Amino acid sequence: MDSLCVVGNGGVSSFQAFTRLETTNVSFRPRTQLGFGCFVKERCKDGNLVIARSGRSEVGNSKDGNFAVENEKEEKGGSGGLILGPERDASGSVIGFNLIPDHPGNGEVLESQKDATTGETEEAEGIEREEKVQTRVTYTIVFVTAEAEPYSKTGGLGDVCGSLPKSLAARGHRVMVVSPRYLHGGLADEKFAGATDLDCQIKVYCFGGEQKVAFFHEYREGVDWVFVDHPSYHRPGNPYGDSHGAFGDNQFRFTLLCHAACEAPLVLLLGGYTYGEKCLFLANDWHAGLVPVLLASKYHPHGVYKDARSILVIHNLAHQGVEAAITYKNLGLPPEWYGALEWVFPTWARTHALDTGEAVNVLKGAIVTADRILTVSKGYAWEITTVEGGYGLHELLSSRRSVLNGITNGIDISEWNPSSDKHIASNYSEDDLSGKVQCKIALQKELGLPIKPDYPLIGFIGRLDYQKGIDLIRWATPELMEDDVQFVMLGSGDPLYEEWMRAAESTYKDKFRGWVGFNIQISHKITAGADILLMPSRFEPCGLNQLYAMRYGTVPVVHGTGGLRDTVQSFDPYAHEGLGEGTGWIFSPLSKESMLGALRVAIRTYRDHKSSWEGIMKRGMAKDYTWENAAVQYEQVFEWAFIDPPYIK
Ligand SMILES: Nc1ncnc2c1ncn2[C@@H]1O[C@H](COP(=O)(O)OP(=O)(O)O[C@H]2O[C@H](CO)[C@@H](O)[C@H](O)[C@H]2O)[C@@H](O)[C@H]1O
Repeated sequence: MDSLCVVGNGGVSSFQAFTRLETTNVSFRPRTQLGFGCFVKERCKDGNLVIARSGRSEVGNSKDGNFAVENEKEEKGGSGGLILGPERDASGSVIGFNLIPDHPGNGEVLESQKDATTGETEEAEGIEREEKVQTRVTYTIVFVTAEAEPYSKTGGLGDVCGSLPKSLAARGHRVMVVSPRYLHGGLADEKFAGATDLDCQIKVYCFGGEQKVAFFHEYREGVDWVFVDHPSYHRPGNPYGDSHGAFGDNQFRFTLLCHAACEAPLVLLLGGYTYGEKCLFLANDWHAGLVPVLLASKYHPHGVYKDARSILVIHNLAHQGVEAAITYKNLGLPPEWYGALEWVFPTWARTHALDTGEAVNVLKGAIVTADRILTVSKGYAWEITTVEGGYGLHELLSSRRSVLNGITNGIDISEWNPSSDKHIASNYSEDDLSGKVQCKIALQKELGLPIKPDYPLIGFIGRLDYQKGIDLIRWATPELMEDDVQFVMLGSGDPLYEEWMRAAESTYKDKFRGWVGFNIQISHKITAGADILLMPSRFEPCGLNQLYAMRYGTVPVVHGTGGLRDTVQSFDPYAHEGLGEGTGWIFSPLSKESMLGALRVAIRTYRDHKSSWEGIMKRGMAKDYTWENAAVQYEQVFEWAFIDPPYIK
């Protein structure tokens, strides 16, 4: 089974009007000043640990381990504070600590500190209380991911791991994101310029040898961004492959990531403290799937991470990290844990008579060892427990249904906001939509399409992949092009479809444009300039483009699956005494006819029922899909994770 999501990188555009340089705006918040003492575990090279300069300056500490520390509020003259309550094991070593920040709006004084593991409430000493405020539990969170925007992104995983950590940090949690330090030898490498070498090397024992990995670090927007450095991450292409396909050593590269991520909370001094053992690992997709397996098999037997918890976050079940069974010995896991990853393909899926179908499946290993499992929408959480959506793992996932939840992704509104988006020709908002047509005209100009503000402009953005229903678009395009519409596609991936997009552009010169490549700036321009966003995904764990589209007043037409069905509501013109309701159109079944049917209704509404159209746009723009919302739900799942004992002791 193909274990990788391979996306073509920097493909050649068939129209040159666009600028190819991606720009990403990174805004910096004032840094919180913390006063961390020194907590050292002798694991780094030469026994020396370097305290990372993470922008936090020490302003106070006390020997009993409780720290009253100034925060940004004090910088502004406020009276707020932060309590740090280190938690110690029997030997007195700090194994973790909780922060309770003084949030604006939460009142001036902290009330109490609640132990995340036991749920008990302990009084925070030495703090005067003037009024009661809501108790807030904070967690020490370690994201492990193959991509995190703005450093690396090929799809939605990068969006989520680039923005959810910031939201959680803003809510007072201590958050680290561990991902590889990819250097592709191009302009994109500049994204890592702000990350400094922590001068901390560890040895990872896997693949029959000893690998040295180093750590780089940047403290940005309240988050410790940690980059694992190894020569295997330095090569042209994208995180997973290049124009020749997936890299052959991806199992090795992501095994390194997982081992390094498990060590990071123990060995890296960030702001003066390690993260300690009592942390919550969020292992994203198969690339991070060895993390819960390592915690259970390598650390727990030695009493390490006994108070930690792990949550597997599934963004896409179709990619599972499956390799030949013989590779198990390379993973640095104890031999007796083979069963956790063991995977036998059914007879029909075997390639020849002698093929025993034996394999190792990293995602399966994570499913059977993680404390909890999350997916990125409620609908998908159910779908993966069915034969149709479970990709062979439905029975296992069903067996863990009691700890399986779905939380719909949010969107980063500092990045995706039509009223402040720097990539688009004209800013606009729900109250003043006039800029939207300017964005459309600018897009038509830029692409060399006839300037037709009244023509419905349909957009598609995404990986050119079976998942995204790109084959359906291909079959439907000739019929769609008979209508007075324009269609703009941005995507990369399967070379067959990249070629088709180029060909369609020359066939339908006045109506079709296909940008082959990965370009964030163009994705914003299409999201703002299009009237309709088409997403005929075969399955869609959540989908972000429909959320971006709604925020930009671009009406989604989507297949009724997973997160698309959860987030788009079909337009009903008769609801609310004719005022209408709904934010787009959902079609089902997944067929050319039903997709074209939905598109035609959307096009007719756009042309002939302007006020209904505006209602659909505005209802979409008013939807709250911010990360704030999702982060609160994540916190609930974190709480459940610590209420239960570890799944594997
Ligand atoms: N050629 C291109 N140029 C520029 N930008 C491009 C691009 N192609 C894609 N993108 C961007 O990549 C992201 C794609 O996100 P999606 O959620 O739609 O899909 P993806 O399948 O990658 O993610 C998986 O993980 C996410 C996150 O959980 C789930 O929402 C989703 O359902 C699941 O399949 C969007 O930000 C999109 O704009």
